[in-house]
Amino acid sequence: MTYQRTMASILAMPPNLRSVVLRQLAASRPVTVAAPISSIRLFSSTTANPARQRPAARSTSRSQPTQPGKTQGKPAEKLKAKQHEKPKDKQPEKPKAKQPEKLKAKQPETSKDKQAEKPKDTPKKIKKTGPVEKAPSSFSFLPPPSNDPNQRALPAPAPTANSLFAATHIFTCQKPYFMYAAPRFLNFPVNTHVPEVCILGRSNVGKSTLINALSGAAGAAAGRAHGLEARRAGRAITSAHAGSTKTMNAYGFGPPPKVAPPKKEAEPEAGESHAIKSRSEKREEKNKFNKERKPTNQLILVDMPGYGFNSQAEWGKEITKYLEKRKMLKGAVVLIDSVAGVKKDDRTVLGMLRDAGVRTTVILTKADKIDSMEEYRQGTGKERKEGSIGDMCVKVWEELRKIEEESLTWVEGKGWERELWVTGAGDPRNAGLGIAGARLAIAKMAGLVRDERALADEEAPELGSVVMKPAPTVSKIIPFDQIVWATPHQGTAGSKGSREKASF
Ligand SMILES: Nc1nc2c(ncn2[C@@H]2O[C@H](COP(=O)(O)OP(=O)(O)OP(=O)(O)O)[C@@H](O)[C@H]2O)c(=O)[nH]1
Ligand SMILES: [Mg+2]
Repeated sequence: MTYQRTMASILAMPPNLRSVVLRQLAASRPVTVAAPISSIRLFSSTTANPARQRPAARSTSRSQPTQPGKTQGKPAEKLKAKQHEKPKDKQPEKPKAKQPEKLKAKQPETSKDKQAEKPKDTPKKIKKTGPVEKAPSSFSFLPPPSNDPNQRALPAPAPTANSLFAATHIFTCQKPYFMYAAPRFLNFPVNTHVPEVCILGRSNVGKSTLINALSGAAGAAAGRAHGLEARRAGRAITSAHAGSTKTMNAYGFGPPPKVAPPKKEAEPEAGESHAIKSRSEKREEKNKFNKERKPTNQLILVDMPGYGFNSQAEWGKEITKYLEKRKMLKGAVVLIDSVAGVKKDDRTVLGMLRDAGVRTTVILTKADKIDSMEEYRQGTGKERKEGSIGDMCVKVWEELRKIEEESLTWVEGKGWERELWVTGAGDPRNAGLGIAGARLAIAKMAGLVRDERALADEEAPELGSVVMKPAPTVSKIIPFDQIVWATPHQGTAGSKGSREKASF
């Protein structure tokens, strides 16, 4: 109130006196008096003036009227302090602490330390692993002559590079193709052109692993193919548990064979009434032809479910049908475990092959579980329990000779191959032990590759020929190149009720 009264009295003064009084007041009380006056002037005089930019000044003057020195001094001090701090604290830190350390630490590491590390590490690695022994890619044994007193298995002469190369090319020129899985014989698609070889053996003997190794999968990878990824890559699924393969799975190898386009049947001449076919006959013929698809590969391998432990009850029936009726079956590969040897189930299956007249080759698997490579080659390596791999071969020949006694056609060198092939398909240390040899054995049986070795008592089949199994009716040689795609299927697969009797 006093303030308003003084102001009113000042305003009532004459203008000359008023200005003098105001100057004196301003000199004596600079802040407390001047501030309210300026504010009054501002609010009264401004209409559209953007004087709101100044409330900070007003607020400071109003809120801290009693400490003018502090309000003015503080920001100034802070600014000064900040300006001085920055250059002092940061600039000297960079060159001293960070940059030189990094440079010193990095540059010499890349150039000098790495060079210095190499010679230190390499000898350590060599010491740990030792020199890697190269596994023989082909490894097989032949029976001794009957007059040999020792009766020891003879290491077979190595196949020629040409034959090994030709066989390897079929299996590795392109990735394998998983064609189909047939739970029963009736599920097999018709095949009248592509040679087929089936892989038989007890559960867990290494059938699927061998198929993978044939296509070029290295050691551990061949024995550890699981899931969809393996399936997409055309690999056979493997497992350490017996009974993993439950259907008859077909894998295609090599490029599609060159086959002639289907030939059109000659038009029946006028007057030849017997040449005219009914509609139903024509439809049936057409269906028969359509059943067979164009071949996708040069060779088909059929991975069979294992027999013995954990095998399927239906196995015997379906496999017997396949062995007896499959038209393009050129042979069977029976796998026998190098350590376990020939078991009762193996004898039964060899008997089935004999009865069906299917050409048979025996391959010993898991040979890496027996002794060293050098002893393998010599046939003298001692197996953990029973003997060397050579001794195992002798036992296998004895078994085969017993089984052949009941047959006239399925005999040594004709029904079954004398040469026993040794492999270690799933060996993680020596990938590919005997695999090239196994490829040759299979391709030879399929009639796709000629074995160029001059085996004393066995005639090598001609290149590109297919030796038909010694079945009672068919026993002729059909050159593969002469196989004509258009040949209509002769079986009775299409007719109702007779499918069981049909050969595909
Ligand atoms: N060390 C070694 N292990 C092998 C070899 N071959 C296969 N194996 C292993 O034996 C196990 C069985 O292999 P598979 O190929 O699945 O056997 P399979 O005969 O197909 O078995 P089923 O499908 O059950 O009939 C896997 O764990 C493989 O890694 C081999 O040559 N050496
Ligand atoms: Mg299997």
